[in-house]
Amino acid sequence: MTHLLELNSVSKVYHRGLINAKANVALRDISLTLSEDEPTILTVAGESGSGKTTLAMLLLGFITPTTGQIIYRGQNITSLRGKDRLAYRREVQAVFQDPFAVFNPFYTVDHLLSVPIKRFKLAKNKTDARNRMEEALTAVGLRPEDVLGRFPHQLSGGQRQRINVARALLLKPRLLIADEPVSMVDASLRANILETLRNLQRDHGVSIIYITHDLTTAYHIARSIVVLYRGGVMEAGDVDAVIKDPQHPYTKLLVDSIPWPNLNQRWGETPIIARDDSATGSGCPFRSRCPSAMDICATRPPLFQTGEMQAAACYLYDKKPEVVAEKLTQLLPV
Ligand SMILES: Nc1ncnc2c1ncn2[C@@H]1O[C@H](COP(=O)(O)OP(=O)(O)OP(=O)(O)O)[C@@H](O)[C@H]1O
Repeated sequence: MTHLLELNSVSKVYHRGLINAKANVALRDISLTLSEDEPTILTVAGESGSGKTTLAMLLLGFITPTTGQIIYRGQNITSLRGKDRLAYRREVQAVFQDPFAVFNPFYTVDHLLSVPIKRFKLAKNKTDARNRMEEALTAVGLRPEDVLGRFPHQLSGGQRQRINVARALLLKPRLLIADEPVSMVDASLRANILETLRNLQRDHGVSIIYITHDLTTAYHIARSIVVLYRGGVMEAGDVDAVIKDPQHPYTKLLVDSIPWPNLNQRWGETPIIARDDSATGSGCPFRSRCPSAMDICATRPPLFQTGEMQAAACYLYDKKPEVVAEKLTQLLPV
């Protein structure tokens, strides 16, 4: 198996102050690999201060490890120069938390998308550039005619974040570092953006490192997970196994803070009725506007009718059809 990315015992120590400088170990001895042959989504989860952003900065080459190596396609990223460095910059893209901060309010979406096209000389001419923009916007579920020509203030937070993803996609990345990409958009858009990321992995072969403090969303999109605590890896493995059977007390604490829906609870006054088969998985009629099920179902009064709730449950479990079926049987007695 060839590795797209390999972290070998990576540590990062920050020093504060010149005299009697204090050392702050932000990351300690992190090792992980991503396969080149099988694009995947890996979640890096942890509470505030656990070192998630430091890891993102290291992966993007903005800072260098204090010890250890980050190997991208066989090359240590700190020694990349010239063409190789440019290729790394193009192939490893990022989407950050704040979809509002990235945009210059004086430029239209077209400008934002044309900058990487020019910088990396991606298009032969203007028509080619336009086609690439449209293709990238369509891939993230936006209609080009709805967003091209618009200024940032004329777009919703969800649209802006998807434009950020489209911008990354223009460069045909192999690896996307998504640092808390949904924490600043509201719950109803979260599922859409997560779905967009999942499509990138599935349809465009992009590997994604999804960084979050929120295990709920990690469970939605990732196949594997690394749980960070105070800069060290507490637990790692298949996301289902780690979330369903956490071994470390810290992971247990994180898992316990997930607001799981109560399967025995009825939805307001409305008894939950048998589902329609079409309301599961990719055929779900509510899929495009299904919110993050755990956020909505567990914590709010009935905002949605029974059908949507079924769809939410489907969304929640759609990674494994047999689990969807089992949970829905409990949730929706026929
Ligand atoms: N430039 C810096 N100089 C000194 N210490 C830093 C620096 N950046 C981060 N740290 C420290 O390193 C540790 C990890 O920070 P980091 O930002 O990576 O955590 P995080 O998990 O991303 O947190 P959050 O979720 O709050 O963004 C923290 O103790 C932080 O104070």
